[in-house]
Amino acid sequence: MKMNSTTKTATHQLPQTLEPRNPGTELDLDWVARARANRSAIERRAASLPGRRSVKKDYQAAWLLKAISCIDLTTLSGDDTEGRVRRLCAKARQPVRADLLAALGVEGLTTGAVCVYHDMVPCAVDALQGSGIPVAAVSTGFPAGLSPFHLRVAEIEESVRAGASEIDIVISRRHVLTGNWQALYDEMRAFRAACGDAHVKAILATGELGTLQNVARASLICMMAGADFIKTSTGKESVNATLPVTLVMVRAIREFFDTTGYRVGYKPAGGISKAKDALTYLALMKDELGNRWVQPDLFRFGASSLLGDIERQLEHHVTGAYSAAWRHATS
Ligand SMILES: O=C[C@H](O)COP(=O)(O)O
Repeated sequence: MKMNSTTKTATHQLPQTLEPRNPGTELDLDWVARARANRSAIERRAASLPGRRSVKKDYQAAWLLKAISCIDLTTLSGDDTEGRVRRLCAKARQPVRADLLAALGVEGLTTGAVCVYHDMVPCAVDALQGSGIPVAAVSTGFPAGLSPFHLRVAEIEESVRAGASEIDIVISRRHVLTGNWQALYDEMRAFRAACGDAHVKAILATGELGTLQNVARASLICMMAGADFIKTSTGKESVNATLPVTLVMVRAIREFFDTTGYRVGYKPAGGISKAKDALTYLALMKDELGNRWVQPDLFRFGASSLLGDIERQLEHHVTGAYSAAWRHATS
């Protein structure tokens, strides 16, 4: 089945000019104190999202292809090897089987990035050479973020030197839990400075922040301190990306844009493994922030197994049959 030309254009018309980078602002504690989150309203809205929107057929395929272009294809395991990272990078270059892409009339599709631990950065950089796919490194004592501060800063610098162009830092949850906003701002400022030209994603580890109000405040502080992206989770907390947390974070992004004119990106991460969930997140982004925020420079999924399910759904779209999930292993 061929995808019509309108659908193809919608999928691949990415903006040519990237956003000016968020330089951050002074720490504005009055703004932070005003940040609120109405839990019951947010939960009601979040609960209505999965059932509400349902794109079908070619449109669904187009959104699934867009979702692929927004994936930070991730492996973050203690048993990662060069072989696994190289297989992951090959998948990032060719995320969907060539015959399926040909049937869909799509060329040049890649994932948004490959995301690995520092030790695997050189291998990923080498495997992705010439592809234009950035390497993202998790950093600053990921996932807990409790190693000595100077080592966390040095880790960022080393990953940048090794070729990572995106750095996913973890914030100190204790600064949020104790309301030490100045410390959180200073830490994030230092991390941003250590990144240099590499873009920095601030992982809030929302499952450990206690309240949605804390999530709103931590989101604002990280953006004030110059985060390019705010990201929900490491994937290692007991609760990772959720729709209520997403609503709080994207509304903070909207407020920051309305106030400063800078667009900050959003990355839900951890536990997003189904194509249907990816469609729900994309619809939410489009509803809350508009089309500009469903492009890979402003939206990423942090996911290790989502791509396999999306490829499976695309195979069904093209052939009318489902294959076994194991045929779509990511690495
Ligand atoms: O940032 C990415 C996450 O660690 C991936 O989590 P996942 O393995 O649940 O998809």
